[in-house]
Order: sequence, then C-alpha cells, then structure tokens
Amino acid sequence: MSNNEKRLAGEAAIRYVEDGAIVGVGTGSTVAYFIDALADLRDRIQGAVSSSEQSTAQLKKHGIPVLDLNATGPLSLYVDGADECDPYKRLIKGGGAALTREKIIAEASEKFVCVIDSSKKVDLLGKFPLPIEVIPMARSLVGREIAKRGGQPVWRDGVVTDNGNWVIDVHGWQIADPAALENDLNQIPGIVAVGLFARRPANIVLIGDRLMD
Ligand SMILES: O=C(CO)[C@H](O)[C@H](O)COP(=O)(O)O
Repeated sequence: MSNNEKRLAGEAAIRYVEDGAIVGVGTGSTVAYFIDALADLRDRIQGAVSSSEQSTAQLKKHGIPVLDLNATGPLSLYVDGADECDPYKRLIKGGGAALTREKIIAEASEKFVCVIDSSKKVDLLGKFPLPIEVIPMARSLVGREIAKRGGQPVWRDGVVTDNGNWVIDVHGWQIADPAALENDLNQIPGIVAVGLFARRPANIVLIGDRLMD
C-alpha cells in the first residue's frame, strides 16, 4: 500500500470536477485526499453528497455544503476508493463499512471515478474479505447462507454502520462471476448491501495519477 499513490489518485480525480457540480464523495483514506483538494474548488461547486459521517465531517470542516441526495437528483460525478479492483473495473468495497451509502451514490451517478493505489489491483476479486452489511437480527441467518456457498463469514464485532447495522466479512471466496454472486447475495433477507460493485462498476480508475486501461 502506498500513501503517495493514494494522495496522487485523490488529487488527480479533481480534474473530473466541473464548475457548478454536485459531487458524490466516497469514504476512506484515498478519498480524504480528494476532499482536501476539493476544498480549493469550494466556490466553484454547489456542494457534495457524502457517503459517511466521516466524509461529511471532513467536507464540513472545509466549508463544502453537504447536500441530501433526495434533493439533488442524479449526480454527474462520484469519486470513491476501493479495496480491490479487477481488470473490468469491478470492485470490492466496504473496508470502511460505508458500502451501502457508497452503493447508493454510485448508482445515482453518471460517472464513477475510482481512486486507488496499485496494491488494490487484482486479476480476481476475493482476496480482500467481502464486506456485507446486514440487519443485526439477520447476522446468523446470513452467516449460514454464506457458509452454504463456501465462504467463511466473520462478524466485524463492535462495528456499527452509519445506518445502525452490522458488517460480515466473507473470507475464502475467489469470485469468478462477481455479477452472479452480487445478484445471488442480494436475494438473502437481512442483507442490506454487498460490497461487490459488479452491476455498477467504476467508469474510470486512477491508480495514483495514472489511468487504468
Ligand atoms: O469502501 C471503502 C469504505 O467503505 C473504501 O473506499 C475502501 O475501504 C478503500 O479505503 P482506503 O482508500 O482507505 O484504502
């Protein structure tokens, strides 16, 4: 993992911000560099839609208005990090437990610019344990369903998401068909969101300040 590459990626994403935009903002240490750089454009944008309390605090500290997605309508741009990225720009996200709001904003955005360092690039998703946000009462049920599918569920004990839910990290999956797995898991009652971004992959990936093909 390279903090320098994270900084370069976060700062490079600024080039996609257009005057007057409302920018969707993800969560994590790479996006934190983007938010710091966005502060310089504060007077040229309308504001941001934030994916977490953590990013909201940082945006507000910089005087960037934080807007409600219900009031903004579709967004032109979403900038966020990832835990893994495959050659098709499909992602694993949720290491920071913000996956549900991240997924909502990604879905609402026309362009998703993903900012990563080179350690996140993989051929096959799944070495990073797959985060799944669950309604607390469904934790054991979801765990059993994951085990039936060959995964090892590990409860992220002590972590409560911004939505008041819990996170299960699934170890041991080499994900050959991310869209099929995402679709399958989304049918299990109690799962709020799966940290797989296959049906809505990134459009652009910046590894440091370099564009991924
Ligand atoms: O999905 C996320 C948070 O839920 C983050 O984007 C992901 O964990 C990457 O974080 P970082 O930029 O700190 O490496």
